[in-house]
This record gives sequence, C-alpha cells and structure tokens, in this order.
Amino acid sequence: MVGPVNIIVGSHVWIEDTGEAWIDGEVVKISGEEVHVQSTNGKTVVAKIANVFPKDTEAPPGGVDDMTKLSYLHEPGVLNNLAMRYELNEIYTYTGNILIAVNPFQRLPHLYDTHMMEQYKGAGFGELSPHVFAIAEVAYRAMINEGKSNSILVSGESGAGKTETTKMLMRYLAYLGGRSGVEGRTVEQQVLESNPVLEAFGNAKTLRNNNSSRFGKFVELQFDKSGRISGAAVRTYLLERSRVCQISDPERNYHCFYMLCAAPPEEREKFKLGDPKSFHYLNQSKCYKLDGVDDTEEYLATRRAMDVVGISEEEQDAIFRVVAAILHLGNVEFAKGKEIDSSVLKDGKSRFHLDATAELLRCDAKSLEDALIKRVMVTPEEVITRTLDPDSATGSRDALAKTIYSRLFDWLVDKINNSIGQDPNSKTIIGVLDIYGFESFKINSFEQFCINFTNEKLQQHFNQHVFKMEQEDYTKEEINWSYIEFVDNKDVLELIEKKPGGVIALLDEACMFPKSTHETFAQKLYQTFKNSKRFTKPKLSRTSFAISHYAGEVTYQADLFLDKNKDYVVAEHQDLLIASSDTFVAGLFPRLAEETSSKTKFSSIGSRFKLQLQSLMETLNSTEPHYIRCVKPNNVLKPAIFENLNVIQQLRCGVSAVRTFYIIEALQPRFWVMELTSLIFALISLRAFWKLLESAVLVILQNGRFMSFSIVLVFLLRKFWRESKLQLI
Ligand SMILES: Nc1ncnc2c1ncn2[C@@H]1O[C@H](COP(=O)(O)OP(=O)(O)OP(=O)(O)O)[C@@H](O)[C@H]1O
Repeated sequence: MVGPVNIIVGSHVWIEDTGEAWIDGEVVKISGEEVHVQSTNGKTVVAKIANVFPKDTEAPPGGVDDMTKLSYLHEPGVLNNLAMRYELNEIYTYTGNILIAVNPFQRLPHLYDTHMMEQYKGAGFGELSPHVFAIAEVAYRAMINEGKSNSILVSGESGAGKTETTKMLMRYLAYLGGRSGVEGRTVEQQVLESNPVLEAFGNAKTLRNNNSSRFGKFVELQFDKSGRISGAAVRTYLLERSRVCQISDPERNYHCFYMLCAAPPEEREKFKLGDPKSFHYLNQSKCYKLDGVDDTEEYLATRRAMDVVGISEEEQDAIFRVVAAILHLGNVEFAKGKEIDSSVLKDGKSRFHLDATAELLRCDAKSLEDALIKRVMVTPEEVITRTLDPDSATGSRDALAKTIYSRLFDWLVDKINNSIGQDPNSKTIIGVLDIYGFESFKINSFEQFCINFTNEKLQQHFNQHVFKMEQEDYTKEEINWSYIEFVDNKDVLELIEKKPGGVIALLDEACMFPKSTHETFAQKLYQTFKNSKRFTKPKLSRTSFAISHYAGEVTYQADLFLDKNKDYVVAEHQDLLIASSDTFVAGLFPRLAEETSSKTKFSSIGSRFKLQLQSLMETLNSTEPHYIRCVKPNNVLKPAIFENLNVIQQLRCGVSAVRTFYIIEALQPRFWVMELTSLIFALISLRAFWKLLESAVLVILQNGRFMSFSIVLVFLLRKFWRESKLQLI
C-alpha cells in the first residue's frame, strides 16, 4: 500500500498495530522517513512515513454507507468504517457495486420483513441503505430491462453468513417474481423449502459454524418473459463425505442423524434407533445437541419441507430408513478371523447392527457381511476371493457408509430439481452462488485444495469481469492505466488444472498407477514444478507442498490426496445394493453404461470437480455478475464483537475485496481528487453531461503530467455514469 505524501506534525493518522490491526493517533514528530505518533491508546509509536495513513477527523460518527464516499480510501479507513457501522447494527456497506455484509450473529427481523421488501422494490441502487435486497433488485431489474441473465456471487469464510444471505436473496427474488395468491405448491415455494431439506442432509455443526453447509451450491432461478419465476435448478458441489464416518469433538455429524434419533417414538422403533450416544458415527464427539435447536421439531419441519418440495411420504420413509441403516452400519465392528488377514463380526452387538442394516437396506445379511470382509478378484485365469483384516474391513464399512450417504444426497438434489421442474423456454436466469471461501488451516488436505481451486476460479472470473473489462475499455480509448494492473492468477490455475501436467492431472495419474504412494506423488510434484514461482517444497518435508494462491500461501499435506481423489464404488458394494429388494435403495446404485462396458473408465473426484467448475464458470460468464462479500466479525459467533485483525484478514483474502483494495490503493495518494470529484458529482446528474465531461476530462488531462489524475477521474466518472445509467433504466 502506498503511503500518503502530506503527513505533517499534528496530522491525525492510522498506524499499524499487532493487536488491533490499526490504531489512530497524532503525529508529534517527523524525522526523515520516520514519524513519531502519539496513539489514542496512550502509546508512542515510531513508524515509517510510508506506513502511516491519514485519518479523516471529520468522518461522520456512524460511518458512510459506501466506501467510495470515504475521504481517504485505505485499509484502516475501510476497517474503521465497517466497525463503526457494525456497532450501530448497520451490517451492510457498499464498496461501489459490491455489498459487504458483516454477520450480526443475532436476528434482525426488521431488516428482512415484508415492509422492507416493499421499500426496496423498484428503488434505484444507492437510493436506500445498503442491503441484500438492493443487490437482488439490481439483478432483477437488469434482467427485465436488458433481457440478460444475472448472477449473484456470495463469498466469505465459514460462518460469515453466506447461506443466510443466499436465503434472503431467494426470498426477495421469490417476492419479486412469485405468483402471489396462487394456490398449491408454487415454484418459488418449492425453491425456498428446498433449503431446509438440503440443510438437514448437507449441514452440520463445525467449530466455525453451528449450521455449516458442507457443500457448495448454485441455485438457478429461471424466469419467463413477464419476469415470473418459471423453473429452478440447484447444482451442488463436493459434499464433505468424510463427516459421515469421522467427526471430532465438539463438531457434529450431518443434522439428519440427530433429527432421526429425536423422531417420534414410533419412527425410532421402526428404525431400531435410540440415543445418539449409542452410535459410533455420532459418539466420536460429545456434542449431540445444539443450543436453541429442538431436533424433534427439526425432524418434523424437514418432513414438512419435503412435502412441499414434492418428496412423497413413501420416499421420505425410504430416505430416513437409509439414514438409520448408516447409523447401524457404523456400529458393526470386526475382530481377527482364524485365517491370516481375515476378519469376523466382533460380537453379538455387531451381529445385531449388521442384521438391522441389512433389514433396513432390504438386502441379504450374509451378502452384506461378505461385501464388508471379502474382496473378489477376477483374473484372466481364475476368480480369487481375498479376505480383509479387521482394519481393512472397517475401512470397507466406512467406504460403504460414505457412498450410500453421498448417493442419498445426490438423489435428494435430483429429486428437488425434477420436482420443481425446469422451464425449457426460459431465456433468462438469476443464479445465486453460495460457495465455500478461501481456506488455510494448520493442516490442509484435498478438500482445502479443491476449495481454494474454486476460489482461484472465482477470482479469475472477478478479474475478467471487472478489471479486464475496464482495461479493455481503457485500452480502446488509449488511456494509460498501467498502475491499476493487477496480479493475474492464470499461472496458479495452470499449475492446478493444466492437462497434462497440472496437479489434478498428476494426481489422477498417481491414482491410476497401482504402485503410487503419496510420497511418489509428492516427488512427482516437486520435480514437475521445481521452477514454478507459485509452487514450493517446504524444507524437511517429503509429502507436503505449498501453493502461492492469490490470497496467500497454503501448505497442503499430500498424505490422503490419493485416497480422497479416487471416485469409485467397491464392486461388492455396488452388487450388494443393486440387488436390494427395495427400489429406492437399488435406485441409488444404477449400473452406469461405462461400468457394463469392457473398458472401465477411471473417474476421479478432482477431475469431476474440475469439469463441474468449468461448467459453473461457463454459466457465470454468460451472466452479469454481482458480488456480496460476507464477513465474520468474530470467532465466538456472538453479536456486537468486531475483531479488527479477524476482519482485515478476511478482506485481504476475499475474492473481490482484494481487488477492491487494489482500486483503493491506486486512489489512495490522490484522495483530494476524490473530494473534488465528489463535489462535481453532487452538482451534476445528467447522463449526457457525464459522457461530455468524461471526454472533456480526457482531452484536458490526457498528457504526461496529469495522467494519473485523469485515470482516477475517468474511472470514477465511468462508475458514476454507469450507475446513473442504471437509475435511468
Ligand atoms: N443476516 C443474518 N442475520 C442474523 N444472523 C445471521 C445472519 N447471517 C448469518 N447469521 C448467523 O450466522 C450463522 C452462520 O451463517 P451461515 O450459515 O449463513 O454462514 P456460511 O457463510 O454459510 O457458513 P458455511 O460456509 O460454514 O456454511 C447463522 O446460522 C446465523 O446464526
């Protein structure tokens, strides 16, 4: 960030602070490149002049609703503005066209009631306070007026409020495009009620969020010519499968398991269920209940939502029967068998749970037992049956549980889509993307790799749509804009997805080669990317690798990459379930055409995800995007706590926000130009005049000396011209 040039003794400034990110104070001395600052918290700090930023002493005490209205556009100014607004429960702030939403961690019903929706309906952007409804309104109006599809990209870290924001967007779009007074299940009702269904099966309590979505989601609302919702489709991405079998304290498994254990007694009896503490897949963590959540009520609410979405009672019974079967399956334990590397059921309890699983899945108990402890290998000469040791049998059990659960989740998504129905005649859509934000933990595995790959893609999309568009315009108009150049992330994306030779391709190769281990995979990466600026091999490690992402460097542990990337169903499991006498269960395991052909195609989670992302990007590229950046103000998930360091970290890492700061950086030393332009904008509001003024400024200022001022002015003029254009529409 470039420091300001006009700091003098007596200036009020912001200086960096390890505890608070930024603190304010007054300059008491300047010696050479150093400034001495008396901070408001009583410390005297010496800092480099380049790292000190002017503070606007006349800023309104409640902050400004758009960051571009700040006199000084810099990081401490932005942070302070968000903090001031948050204190007043003003959780929304614009940065130009981008909405920043700070999670209030408390219900603010007045913000989202029907009265509020009525207010935003038809209101021009910026006319009312910043709001999710305003973003949905802009998207909807743009769609109606320009006949173009729009999308709203909601990003942020876990617990920042993406899902809640998405729900508000959907509610508002359903309000605008819904059929009020229509009897029966409308498309919009079904879309809204699909949320609780997906949440019951795809959300769980994690350390960072009590209701964390463990999958990504893109909801596409289709509209007819008159702007009514005529169809919808939900696309989901990468459900976290490992959670079905493995949880750590104080997290929980997927909500549906606890709901079913709290179902009315007759249901529990039917499924032979009891206390969640008695199930291995649930009792690895001591957390069973969520504060303020009644699982019995949630069970009934989920069933009601399923009714609305169009899932029949029979199907609902089958769904919960499968959920119960997974719980019983998790309690099947193994002991060493008589032969080497073989196993048997551990005890009578395991036998009971195995029988219960078989009964619920409507398959043969002996076949289930064999599918868990034996493997059949077909060679050209003979058919060999191999037994599994207890550890491998446990692995086989967990693999079966994960496969069944993920197939069940996919079934639900398909059912929702079929039931809501698609409108083949719809020409325009509004898509809402609620997808995991950038992640960097102490230990990062394949999941983080995929999540960060997604964020790189979204970052590229943002670059292309916002900056490249601007750049193209400037280039066309022969304006030098070199100092707003941004770091392109094409090279990281190549490193990840290039075919052949990218990380995903190398991982697939490793998975197909039987002798590969995570070590040989890591060695291959080291060798391939030894000259890449974006790749490093951490010293002393033989299996980890680091990628320099747009939001920072992340070190990945390659140890489980191979296992997690393999996307196949054990043949014995497939054969077992396809033979189920229950059509629902058998239907979860259809035999694919390629499986029946002689050449079995290798399929990997990474490659499939890459294709899904490609298709998502194609959809997004055909729409006019809008951005909402959700921010989590604290890690204790409580209202009224705004932790500066936490927030700044998110703003620096976030898709879009990072780029916003680029503009801010570019503008920062020239803040007085902002004031001048604000004055001009306040005086002028005619569209034609904008264009004229823009050309005039270009002609007058487009010479070497004033180039930087001209670019700032033109940038702002364009922005405001576009906005005034929007309002005229
Ligand atoms: N606008 C809001 N009003 C009130 N509470 C909110 C709002 N946004 C978020 N919250 C609270 O924060 C919690 C976390 O929000 P949410 O589940 O939307 O986060 P997320 O970003 O989708 O997280 P994840 O990526 O883990 O799914 C919610 O359960 C809710 O309690």
